[in-house]
Amino acid sequence: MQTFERLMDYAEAERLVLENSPPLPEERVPIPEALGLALAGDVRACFDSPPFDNSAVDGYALRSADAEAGRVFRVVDEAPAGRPAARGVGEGEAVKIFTGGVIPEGADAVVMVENTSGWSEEFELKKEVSPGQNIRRRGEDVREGEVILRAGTEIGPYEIALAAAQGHGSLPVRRRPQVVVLSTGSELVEPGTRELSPGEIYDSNSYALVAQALEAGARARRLYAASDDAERIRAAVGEALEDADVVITSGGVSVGEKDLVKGTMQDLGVEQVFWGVKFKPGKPLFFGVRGETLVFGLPGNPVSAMVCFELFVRPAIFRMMGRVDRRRPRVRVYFEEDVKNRFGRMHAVRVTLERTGRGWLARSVGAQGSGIISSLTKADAIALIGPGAEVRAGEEVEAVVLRDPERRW
Ligand SMILES: Nc1nc2c(c(=O)[nH]1)N[C@H]1C(S)=C(S)[C@@H](COP(=O)(O)OP(=O)(O)OC[C@H]3O[C@@H](n4cnc5c(N)ncnc54)[C@H](O)[C@@H]3O)O[C@H]1N2
Ligand code: MOO
Repeated sequence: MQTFERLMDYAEAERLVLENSPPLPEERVPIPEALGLALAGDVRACFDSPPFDNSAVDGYALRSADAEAGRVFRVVDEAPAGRPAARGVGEGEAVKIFTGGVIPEGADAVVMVENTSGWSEEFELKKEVSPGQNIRRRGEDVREGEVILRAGTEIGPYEIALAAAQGHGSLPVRRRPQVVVLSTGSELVEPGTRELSPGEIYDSNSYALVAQALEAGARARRLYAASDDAERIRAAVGEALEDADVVITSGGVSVGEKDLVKGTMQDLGVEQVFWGVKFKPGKPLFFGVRGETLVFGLPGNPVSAMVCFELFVRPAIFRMMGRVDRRRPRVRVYFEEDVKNRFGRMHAVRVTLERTGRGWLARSVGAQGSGIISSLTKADAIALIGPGAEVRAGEEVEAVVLRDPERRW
């Protein structure tokens, strides 16, 4: 009988996963496709932005020195956005200008049209104007040569805007890892296909894991559910290994007679990095590598599979994508009462979070069993309670935030 030789500490297991997850090769993609990817290199500004002094309002560009209230100005030209005026302004002169228009030679301020007698060939100033008023300066956003986006940053809409403003049509990124998910278990039935017979359950893990991988930014596909049969599992894992950067299996990784996954992986040349972690839920977690491919054998219990994804697989995906942030956001949380972890393993407790005067208050969502899928639909976060720890009421522990705690329905 196979059994765990040694359970690995949670932190060591996480470190080993990260160590074995090298960033994927660099490539350039058109900016719209860069959304959600991480920058593979720093991006510098090629020029000052904005590239020229321009007007922040619709009105008249003029010399502030002339601009006492009541004075009448003569309009000598106009400067809509995209078409600079052909001439500058002298004393008592103005150029009609629109938002984004180039500030003409000689002008050092813009008066909003509302502060004049209106649009015409001559206008009276209603309010005095100070130097620099309503002018957006060249380079006030970014300066030529400055690093505007750092390698490893996740590219979102704002990063795309800054890159586009600098004329970049494409960006250097690391590609999304291809994840292949496979569940094992003779009891599994595909949801939506038929009613359950006695002893059967629907396969939820492979769907959950594909969704988690997609949410983490990977490309992901579900293979199928393989029954607990050595040949079937070998064929399925073999197929998964063909084109994946990350293979994820669920089930069959503990110490039962039908737990065939670990042996099969080893037969297929997957080198074990660890098997067994001091972590609950997820003690039998298997992690191995074959060449460049990472292989995670997640436990079959649905909560164990999903929580292990959050804490071990997601960091690997982020690292392969070259992201600087390797994890979900973490916050310090406290409980209202003493919490004792009776287990010799780090306990990942599903909690709701509430913001109070003293920080984030965590409350258990209720039953914490490894099969209680609804514990995750109710949870805002996963609080991490160390092996054997006795956490006093009010004492803080770390929690992994799963969703905005202030969303409520
Ligand atoms: N003697 C021992 N038994 C167990 C140990 C142990 O140390 N000694 N560890 C327990 C722990 S902890 C876990 S976690 C589970 C993990 O076992 P497996 O990875 O081998 O998972 P299975 O036995 O195949 O399945 C467990 C459970 O999950 C259900 N399941 C499986 N696949 C799916 C799926 N795709 N969708 C939904 N549900 C699934 C399955 O029906 C079982 O109920 O082992 C403990 N046992
Ligand atoms: O660790 Mo198992 O994952 O308790 O359920």
